[in-house]
Amino acid sequence: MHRALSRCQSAGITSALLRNVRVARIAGLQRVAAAPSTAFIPSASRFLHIQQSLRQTAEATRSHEPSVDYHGPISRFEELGERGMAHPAIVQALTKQMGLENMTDVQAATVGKALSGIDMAAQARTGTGKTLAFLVPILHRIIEENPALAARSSHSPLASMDDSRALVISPTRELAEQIAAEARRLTANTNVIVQVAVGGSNKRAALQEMRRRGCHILVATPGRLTDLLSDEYSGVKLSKLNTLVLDEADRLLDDGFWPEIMRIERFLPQRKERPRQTLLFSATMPREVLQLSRQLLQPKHEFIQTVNEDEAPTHERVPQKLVRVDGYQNLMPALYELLLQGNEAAKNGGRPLKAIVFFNTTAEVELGFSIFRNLRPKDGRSPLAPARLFEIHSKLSQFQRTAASEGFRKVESGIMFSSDVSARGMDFPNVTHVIQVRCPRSTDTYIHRVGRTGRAGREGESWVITPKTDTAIRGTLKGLPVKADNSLGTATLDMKQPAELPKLQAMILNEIGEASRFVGMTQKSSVYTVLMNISLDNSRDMEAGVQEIVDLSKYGWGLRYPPALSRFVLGKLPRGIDVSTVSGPATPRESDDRSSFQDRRGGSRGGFGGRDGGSRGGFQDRNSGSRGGFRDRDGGSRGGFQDRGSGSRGGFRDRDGGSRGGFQDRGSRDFGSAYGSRSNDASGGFSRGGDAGERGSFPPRNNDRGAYPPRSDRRSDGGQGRGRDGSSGGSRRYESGGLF
Ligand SMILES: Nc1ncnc2c1ncn2[C@@H]1O[C@H](COP(=O)(O)OP(=O)(O)OP(=O)(O)O)[C@@H](O)[C@H]1O
Repeated sequence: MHRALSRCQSAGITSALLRNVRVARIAGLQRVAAAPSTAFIPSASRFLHIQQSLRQTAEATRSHEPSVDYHGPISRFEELGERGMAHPAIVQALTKQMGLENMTDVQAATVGKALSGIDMAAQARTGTGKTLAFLVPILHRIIEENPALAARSSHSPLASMDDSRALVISPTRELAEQIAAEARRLTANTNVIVQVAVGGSNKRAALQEMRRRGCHILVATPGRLTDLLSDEYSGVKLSKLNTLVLDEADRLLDDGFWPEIMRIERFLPQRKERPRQTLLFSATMPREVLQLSRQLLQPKHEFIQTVNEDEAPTHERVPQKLVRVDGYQNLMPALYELLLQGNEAAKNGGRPLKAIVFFNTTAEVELGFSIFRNLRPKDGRSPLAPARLFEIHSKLSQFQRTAASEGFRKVESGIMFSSDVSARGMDFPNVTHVIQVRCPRSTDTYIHRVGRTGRAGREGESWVITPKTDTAIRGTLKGLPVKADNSLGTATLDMKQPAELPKLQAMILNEIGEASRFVGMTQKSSVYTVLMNISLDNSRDMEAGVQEIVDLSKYGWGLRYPPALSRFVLGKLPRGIDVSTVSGPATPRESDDRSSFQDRRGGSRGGFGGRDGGSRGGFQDRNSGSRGGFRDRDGGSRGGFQDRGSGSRGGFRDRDGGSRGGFQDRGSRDFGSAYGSRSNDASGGFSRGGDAGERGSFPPRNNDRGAYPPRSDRRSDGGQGRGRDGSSGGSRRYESGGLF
């Protein structure tokens, strides 16, 4: 892969090499003039020169002077060896093992200087190789102090726990693991030991490993590191530390992490006792952060920017699009349409779809993932196959998070539903799409998220899908090359009105509507509360803002009554709003939750469409009188979720029409709704949760009949797929209709 990268780099990155390198003067900083390159050293004398350089630099370190003279800009890794700036072992690892030839802008601008020992804060675009920019100087200093570590040998003395020379702090666990993996690649042919200390992992096992093998480079997250350093029995000491790196420095220096970073700093050796180099890296460096960073950097430090202030901080080769959707209820259909487009493009010779879908909150990630995971299977596979689905957020265990992130890294085609845990630093190969649902929290968040695609010279697309009423988006995207996009048909549909739709749109609305219903109330309720809170905190027109969220519950999730809100949220409601229209009665018991899709009056109701819930289907075929949901214009499918080929009008049918599978027994006389029949005949529709299989169930009992995902998954939230004949019968609070 690296070879491929360096090839594409020659085309893309190298051409831009040094173009925008800029050393800024900020108060108290030195401007460094680019010195001309030193003379080329013939290869025969190179090693001698390096040895001499290493000796000199070791002395220099002892006298607290920079270890290597800055030799001016360099653009190839080979030059580090040719000029005696880095040990041959490092150059060999970079060029031979990792297959890298040319440096990126940020590497060219920082590696030489960092090797000279100065402190620096560096800002460069995402995916341009900042990790190696700090790992190379780290490794050089370690080998410089102990040249015996340069070669891999079983004879070299074992490291001890307090041998750590470099500490790299990362804001997230996954990023720490990724940095450690890159460091291990770089040090593969040396005796330098890399260790990781991250929260959520087994502390005792990590300590045992450190005791057994020792540590030279420690990569850690702030929480676990503080824990280890303040635990006197852990044995972790950083008394020999000579390099401190903060990756994603602006994040680590913001309010959330700053106190912890300061606490960690107090555990490090005093600078006058042991000179230390501090390196701060990020794609974004707000001014306030730079001010704060001075508390960590020596007075004589540099700020290096490889992006001019008048240039966009994102990559030109990543087109950035903004889709304004009609309402919150259009978000998932528009997302589905976009993902289908991506798969279609792959089928027509494009790159396999590999998308990260970012949401602002964990609740939204969970709901989004659940909806897409519950899409009706086609031929026993997800309609988004071959793309595999993943979710990642902070509510998952570390084991699940690592599995998701490793799984997504490896697949050729996949969709990862993610919170901001993977917004920064993560280097997933070949990501084709970054999609942000709703306005990101800040411009910096937007930049980092977009940076998950278009890395190391590759192509990618960026999309933001947000309601048209979102006023914050303009400020967030100000000055960025974002273009409005109107290509998604489902984005602008008025889902509150019945309509006759093109085939694709009808299919999308039906499938998303159906999948949404499979998802339990707990997840919907969390998202409802989150969005209502945001709306009440931010909306200028509060009534309209509140109504938008109520509409989501009604037209997006098909709920007759909105989920219940806490007193805290209700307390924020402006006067004049009828509470009963915004909050359902008390939180449902599980049994209520299960039957949340029942129709109170036994009549089928709205889902998507049916303003008052009384209509018999949202976007139905006007002429046919069908009661099915979103019909396509050609009059193809009649039932909400019925099998296309089937004559039946109701519900899910098994494709092969077997009486055991599918969503409705073929023989059933109920032509009613997908979810619960209109009549009280319990034989059809999405019914019979308790005794599924008697006449029909979905997913089918027998998984090999095409259930997707497996049944256990589907019912994980309490079997909410019960029909109105479900055990608790009668009227239900969270009801919605059956006909779409
Ligand atoms: N000189 C180079 N030539 C080609 N590829 C490189 C080079 N340096 C690094 N890479 C590769 O580029 C990819 C991105 O690197 P890296 O993750 O360090 O980027 P970054 O700048 O830290 O990104 P972010 O801002 O998102 O944290 C990695 O796969 C890395 O191996």
